[in-house]
Amino acid sequence: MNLNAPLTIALSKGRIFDQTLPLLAHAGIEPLDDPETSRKLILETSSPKVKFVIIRASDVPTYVQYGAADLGVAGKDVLLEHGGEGLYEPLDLGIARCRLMVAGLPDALEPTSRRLRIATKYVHSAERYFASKGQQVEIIKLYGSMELAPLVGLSDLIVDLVESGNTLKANGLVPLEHIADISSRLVVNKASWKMKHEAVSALLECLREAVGQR
Ligand SMILES: Nc1ncnc2c1ncn2[C@@H]1O[C@H](COP(=O)(O)OP(=O)(O)OP(=O)(O)O)[C@@H](O)[C@H]1O
Ligand SMILES: O=P(O)(O)OC[C@H]1O[C@H](OP(=O)(O)OP(=O)(O)O)[C@H](O)[C@@H]1O
Repeated sequence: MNLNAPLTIALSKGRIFDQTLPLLAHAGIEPLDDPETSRKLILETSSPKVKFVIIRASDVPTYVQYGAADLGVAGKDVLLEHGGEGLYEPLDLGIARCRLMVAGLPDALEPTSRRLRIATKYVHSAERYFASKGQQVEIIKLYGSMELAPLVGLSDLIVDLVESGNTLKANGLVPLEHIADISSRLVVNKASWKMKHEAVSALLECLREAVGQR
């Protein structure tokens, strides 16, 4: 692909990188290093105009919002938490699909007069969800391994991602309520969308085609 402006794309290691790669390959963009083995955080690609920056999944919207990257790939879960300020979200890449759910021990929803405690990394989504049901809850912010919280009495429920359900099952938990279907989205910095419109739209169209062909 011939681009008339340099583009920086923010990606996180692991499932997003692995599942975005075939889509970018459709646009003729392939990384020159493997982020799993290289310690480099900026990766050159087969396209001289395109580089990748490798960052934490939850940092992708921030890099793109501030224009440190022109584009990025982020889970809808992460975008819901970030709020989407400064970003366009023009394409659902249909990768890293899972569900944001309320889960807990099988008896967790039995009536109680207590205010329920919810452990989650997804504080805003959880707050919005329970507020929309008119349910007053106490949210406890965690950064990972949410499934542990109900097992050790830290919380009554968790709000977390569920794909196969294996992690819940392995810990004796069950999915209880569905909050949102999640997949990863292409995000674009609003200024880059304007200033680098031709290059951004060329890449966007290639990715749209790659998603359609899958
Ligand atoms: N089990 C899963 N199945 C499918 N998609 C998932 C699953 N877990 C997470 N995802 C999606 O993939 C994205 C990236 O997940 P990943 O595990 O790579 O990062 P993370 O560890 O959640 O993020 P961070 O490093 O910022 O804490 C998530 O934001 C979500 O949209
Ligand atoms: O329903 P399942 O197929 O078991 O997937 C769900 C698990 O996947 C995610 O964690 P992940 O494996 O990404 O680990 P991480 O939170 O440490 O990134 C999520 O936080 C769940 O724990």
